[in-house]
Amino acid sequence: MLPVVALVGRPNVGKSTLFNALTRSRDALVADMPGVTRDRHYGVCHLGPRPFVVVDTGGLSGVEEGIDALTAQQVRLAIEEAQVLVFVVDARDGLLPQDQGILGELRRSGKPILLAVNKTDGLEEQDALGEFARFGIAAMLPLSAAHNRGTDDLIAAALPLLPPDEDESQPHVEDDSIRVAIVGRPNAGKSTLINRLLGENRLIVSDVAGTTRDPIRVPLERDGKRYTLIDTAGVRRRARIDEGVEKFSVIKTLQSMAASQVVVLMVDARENLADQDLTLIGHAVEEGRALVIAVNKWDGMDAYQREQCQRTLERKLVFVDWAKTVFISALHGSGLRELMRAVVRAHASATLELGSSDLTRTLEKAYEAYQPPLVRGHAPKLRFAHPGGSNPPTIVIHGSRTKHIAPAYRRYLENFFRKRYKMEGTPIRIDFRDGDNPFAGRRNVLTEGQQRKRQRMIREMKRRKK
Ligand SMILES: Nc1nc2c(ncn2[C@@H]2O[C@H](COP(=O)(O)OP(=O)(O)OP(=O)(O)O)[C@@H](O)[C@H]2O)c(=O)[nH]1
Ligand SMILES: Nc1nc2c(ncn2[C@@H]2O[C@H](COP(=O)(O)OP(=O)(O)OP(=O)(O)O)[C@@H](O)[C@H]2O)c(=O)[nH]1
Repeated sequence: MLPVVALVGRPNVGKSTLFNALTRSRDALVADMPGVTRDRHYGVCHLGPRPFVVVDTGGLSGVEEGIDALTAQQVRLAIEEAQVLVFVVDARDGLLPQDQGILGELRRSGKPILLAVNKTDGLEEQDALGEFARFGIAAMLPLSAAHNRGTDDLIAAALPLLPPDEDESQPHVEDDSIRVAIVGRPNAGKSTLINRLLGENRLIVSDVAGTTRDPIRVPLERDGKRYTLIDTAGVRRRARIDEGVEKFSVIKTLQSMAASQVVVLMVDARENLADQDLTLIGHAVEEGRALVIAVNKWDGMDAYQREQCQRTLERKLVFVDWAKTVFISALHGSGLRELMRAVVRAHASATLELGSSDLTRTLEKAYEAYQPPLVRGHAPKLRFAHPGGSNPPTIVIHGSRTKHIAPAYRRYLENFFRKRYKMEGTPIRIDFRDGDNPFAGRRNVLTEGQQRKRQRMIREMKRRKK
């Protein structure tokens, strides 16, 4: 599961700036909760060797009353969900009494704390840190979030504090099921869909103590295909018991997406596609996941409403025009065969094994048909292509002056490859590299299937030795 790191501190110390530096996100996920003045922001940091969720908690003032108390409650939830806390302070303000209050709160959680002393730019480091040494936090890191300095050290300090990756310790190597995350806003119909899919084969491990907060993995076999459904249901169950927990957990949604190969985003046809739906879609794409959009509650809509709905979707979803939209009724079970077919197709496209010589030939054709505009009188050259990984399919292209290739040309190539390989339902990544040697970085070119094969071979060899 993706681990969680929370940024906590007084208002204005630079938490949002740090959040942006860590997640490089243009579009943070926001949990819009009524009655709360400050929203929490969520993103994924990919800068280190292991990704993690970053939560920008909004400010804690250290003295909470009224509205502040509500915000504080949200911050406490974030603290509860996180495995590592980054306590952000402002070097220019120095140590304030509120900081002491916040630190007390953080310490009560018993979780590891990193002290990030921000805005150290233009200050003597020793002077800037000196005052905060009084906190007695060993991991004290100078930072200038605005100038992107110190973030690498912060990540390096956070990584060893994260819990071990269970997904790594229990490899799913032998598991050939398609991992599907079913996500969507509250009430979209996720539970109804899952129950419908499971039907009589209902295998739900119900209410296993201690697991209720994690996304649940449910095996499903249907039409001869095996799936693992990844559901955020645990959060919902707990929400029923404890009203304090949000019904929609961005963290669990991000974790489900990270654990999946295909994301099924469910929307309610009766509601307009909300900003949060679009942000979720954007996030799935950024993470490179294959995507199917399931428009639910299609039953009981008249022809006019259906047409209106289809038009809106077409307009708003142009940025993922490669994703299949399926109209379903989870309640009545209609459209589910088509939905699962789209999932299988998206998975097949996302894990398609591509060959270097074929990719290079396709690249040559694309280049012949249309060349990138000249850069100072010279055309960027594109020479070789080879696979760089799957889910999402990544195509590495070697050439010269590739830094100058415009986004429009990148999109042109994406579409060209997409058409050539009939890829549906998955984003495609193109990774330009300057230099001639297509075999540089060879270690990374194994596809998921090849990696599995290799691991099987290694295991087999070991067994024989014994
Ligand atoms: N000099 C300097 N200024 C910074 C740095 N980081 C952030 N700032 C500035 O500090 C101010 C507050 O930054 P934010 O990132 O909005 O702070 P925040 O903690 O998220 O504040 P709230 O959203 O109010 O909780 C902004 O004007 C930033 O430009 C830094 O490293 N150096
Ligand atoms: N008419 C109609 N109603 C549906 C359909 N699917 C779900 N519903 C209803 O929508 C409501 C919400 O469904 P759930 O399956 O609980 O939705 P969810 O996405 O799991 O919701 P949370 O638990 O809040 O995350 C329920 O009252 C369902 O009966 C459908 O296809 N058609």
